[in-house]
Amino acid sequence: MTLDMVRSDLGPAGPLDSADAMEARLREIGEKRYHNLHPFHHLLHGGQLTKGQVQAWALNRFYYQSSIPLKDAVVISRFRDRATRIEWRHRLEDHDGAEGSEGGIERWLQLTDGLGLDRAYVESTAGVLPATRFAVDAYVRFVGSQSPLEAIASCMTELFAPAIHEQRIAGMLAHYDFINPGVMRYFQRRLTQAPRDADFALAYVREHARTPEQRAAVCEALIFKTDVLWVQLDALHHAYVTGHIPPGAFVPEA
Ligand SMILES: O=C(O)c1cc(C(=O)O)c2c(n1)C(=O)C(=O)c1cc(C(=O)O)[nH]c1-2
Repeated sequence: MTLDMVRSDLGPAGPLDSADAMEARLREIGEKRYHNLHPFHHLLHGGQLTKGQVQAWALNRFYYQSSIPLKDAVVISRFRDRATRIEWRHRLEDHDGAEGSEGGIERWLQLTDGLGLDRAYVESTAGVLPATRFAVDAYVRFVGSQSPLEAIASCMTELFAPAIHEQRIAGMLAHYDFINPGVMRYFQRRLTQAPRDADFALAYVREHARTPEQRAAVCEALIFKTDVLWVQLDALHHAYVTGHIPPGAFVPEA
């Protein structure tokens, strides 16, 4: 990887000679590349999708949700440092829950139940788009194969998540009669969970990326992750808005 890889959508990276310069670059990446900008999200939040299209989104997003604990378990496995493992551990519980307490995956299934999807079908992941599977699996592999610093950096899209969650809660409640506050609890909960996670990751990379090369690697990790998110929406749009559903993928009822 070159230090200042040219990106047509981003300004010149500059020297990345400080944590502040790196943070400014990370925020620019979020501003220009986060999936809040994707047309599929504009349709979703603006009430312009049919119930079947919203079902397709929720079904595919389940694959992302259910892979996050696998990803976080891999991140934990990268650290011999006990303090970092302890800090990261709560993410597993946030998503998986624990005995007697529901987690994010259960809350996501309440959303797919509310949309009328069969739980066993959702959990089987049989109907997800191939591109969803490839993108999400690439994220899990990334945190295992890149440096531990890049593994942590890749979750920093969450810095930009609260704004999109707010838009989604308000937009979907306002526009769809099949959406109610009960099924939006997943996003309500993330409004407090995501900032904690993102703030830890940002502080971590600010402290541990000590050279311009390491700071560039952190920025590249965030770019990779914005691609992971973006490509999932490209695939949803192609399949369910343009209408080219790949063989074997979920087909909404007419
Ligand atoms: O709805 C969204 O737009 C959105 C985005 C992201 C993200 O930015 O990766 C996450 C989530 N939601 C989310 O709910 C979540 O649990 C989550 C975990 C992570 C991660 O990379 O560890 N990202 C995200």
